[in-house]
Amino acid sequence: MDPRSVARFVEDAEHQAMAHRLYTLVFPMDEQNDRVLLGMKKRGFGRDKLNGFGGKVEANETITKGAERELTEESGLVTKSIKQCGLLLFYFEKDPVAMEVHVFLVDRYEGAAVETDEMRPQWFGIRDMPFERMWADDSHWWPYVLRGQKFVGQFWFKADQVTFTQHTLRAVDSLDFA
Ligand SMILES: COc1nc(N)nc2c1ncn2[C@H]1C[C@H](O)[C@@H](COP(=O)(O)OP(=O)(O)OP(=O)(O)O)O1
Repeated sequence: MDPRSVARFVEDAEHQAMAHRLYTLVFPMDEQNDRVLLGMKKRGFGRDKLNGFGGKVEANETITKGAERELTEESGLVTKSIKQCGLLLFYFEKDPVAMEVHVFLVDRYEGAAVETDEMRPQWFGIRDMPFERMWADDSHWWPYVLRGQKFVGQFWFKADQVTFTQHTLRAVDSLDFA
């Protein structure tokens, strides 16, 4: 089986029939102070929302390398230690392509966060997240991060890209993508 395939985590036929586009989403953690770095997205998809750092995985790179590259491009931080904590699948009404988002935590990095063309970074307490300024799915899976559990979630968003009508979410033992 293709090591990038998510079929072992998501078995429904509707999902299997869809094309996917691969994305990363990276959360730098300050474990000593119980803080996480978010960025206010300044342009493009998710503009004006706070989120982790990430974007499309390029054809010539692994998912993890894509996550490291996006973090540096969008925040200036250089990863020293990165671990995948989640897999999120987003389906948007009337869109035939599913968004497959690989979620990572970075607990060691070099450099200081800087504002870039795409993101304005800001630290938040991990138990005091600004969910009202984030994507609607985030408050559902963030508790898995707090518990140190890996997770797989599916969210079916309306065409408004704001609200979702149904979701699934579960803990998994491992997420072993390249
Ligand atoms: C639908 O719900 C979402 N929730 C969360 N938490 N994050 C999401 C959601 N949908 C998308 N995302 C994340 C996934 C990626 O990290 C970004 C989107 O990536 P983007 O479109 O900015 O990709 P880039 O390659 O950076 O784009 P450019 O072509 O503009 O460079 O949002």
